[in-house]
Order: sequence, then C-alpha cells, then structure tokens
Amino acid sequence: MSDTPRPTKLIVALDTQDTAQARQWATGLAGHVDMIKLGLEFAYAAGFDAVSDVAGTQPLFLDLKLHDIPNTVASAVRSLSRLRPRLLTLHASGGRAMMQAARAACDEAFPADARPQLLAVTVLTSLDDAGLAETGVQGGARDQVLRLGALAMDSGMDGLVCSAHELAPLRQELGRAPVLVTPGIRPAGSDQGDQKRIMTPAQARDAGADWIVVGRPITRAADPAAAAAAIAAELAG
Ligand SMILES: O=C(O)c1cc(=O)[nH]c(=O)n1[C@@H]1O[C@H](COP(=O)(O)O)[C@@H](O)[C@H]1O
Repeated sequence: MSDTPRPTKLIVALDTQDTAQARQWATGLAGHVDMIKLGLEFAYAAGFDAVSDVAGTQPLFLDLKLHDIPNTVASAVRSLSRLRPRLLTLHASGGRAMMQAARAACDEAFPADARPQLLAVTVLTSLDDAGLAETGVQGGARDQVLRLGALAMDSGMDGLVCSAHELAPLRQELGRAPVLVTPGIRPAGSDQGDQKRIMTPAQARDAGADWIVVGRPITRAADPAAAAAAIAAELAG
C-alpha cells in the first residue's frame, strides 16, 4: 500500500429502529456522505432484509461488532456474505484465533472483487481510561489500542476502529497500511453524548483518519443533509 495519505471520507451512522426513518436518511444523505453504516440497533429491530433494502446500491458499513468463539464468528461472517458489505466489524478483544477465523471465512465466502474490509474494534470511543480500568485493563486507552491494533493487523485484519486520539501513535507504529476508522467525532459545539474520546472532523483528518463515522450530529440535526454537507466541507477545507 502507498505511503501517500488518503483523503478522509465520511460515513454516516443510521442508528434507528425505524425502517422508514433509515430509508429517508439514506436517500436524503446520498451524495453528501461516502458510505452509510447500519449496525446493531437497526439490524436487531428491523432485520437483515431491511438492512439490505435500506442500503440499496450505496456502499454499506455493516457494524455488527462480532465477538464470540472463532467457529461462531466464522459462521456469522459466512452468513453475512449475502449482504455484500464494504466494511464489517468485529472486536479485536476476541483474540487472534477469532480474527484469523473471520479472515479465512471472509476470504472463502466472498468473491475476491466483493470482499469487505474487516475492521477490528479496539477500545470503544465511549470508554475513557477510568472506564477501561474498571474492565481490568490498566495503562490507559492509548496503550490498549496500540496493543490490540498490532494484534489485529498481525491476525489479518484490514483495519481498525479507534478514536481519533490514537490515530497518530497507530500510524507511527503500523504505518499507512491499516484502514483507520474513527467514530467519536463531534463538530465544534455539538453534544458529546455518551462519547468520551472525541475530536472534530478536521482534527481527525489531520491526525490521519481514513474514515470518520458521524451519527447523531447528522441524524439529529434539523437538516441532516446540511449537517453532513458542513462536515464534508470541513474535511475538504
Ligand atoms: O464500530 C463503531 O462504529 C463504533 C465504535 C466505537 O468505538 N464507537 C462508536 O461510537 N462506534 C459507532 O459509531 C457511531 C457513533 O455515533 P454518534 O456518537 O451518534 O456519532 C455509533 O453507531 C456507534 O455504534
């Protein structure tokens, strides 16, 4: 992979239980965002036919954060192949064997020209160092992201989900090859909500994000298309 920095692109997270709402967002935001993300909230509420229906012909980030024993995760990856996602998540904390099994299943179940990039979620952006310590992980989010990031890339993943705070150290340790995807993005002045490790779109771009993921700052805006266009303009600025 080239060492040239790639332009930072925008993913919108369509987090809702309502199929009509998701469809309306997907239609209204087409052309303002580079990819749509559908995840646990929508898939559990509406089902996978609705995921397929809402995504239509738009590139799909299927964010299911798989985390189970290797055999189960591999089977899940195979089952998801009909949805043809571009990006698919699993938890790095599932370990090397789980990630390798997902890699093998992905390579076997998807045609080579329609294979999703497998992204390992490192440390959720809703966790700060204190919250992480409560789970038994001492030493802070940055160190844990670097540790899990190296393991994930060594286990055949295409990229990582992390906060923008870890982008620079990850690029330093792992170079340009990993696709780095950063949620926890908050345009200046927007509500932080449950996110802890946040940055603005421009800060994430400058730190080396390939993709930023933005949900509520777009979907809860009075005019979601205008909010997405403003973020795209910030990224391009
Ligand atoms: O895997 C993800 O996309 C993800 C990982 C993470 O560490 N943090 C995180 O917020 N996300 C997702 O990114 C989206 C962020 O949404 P907002 O906080 O509304 O912008 C949600 O759909 C989360 O599920």
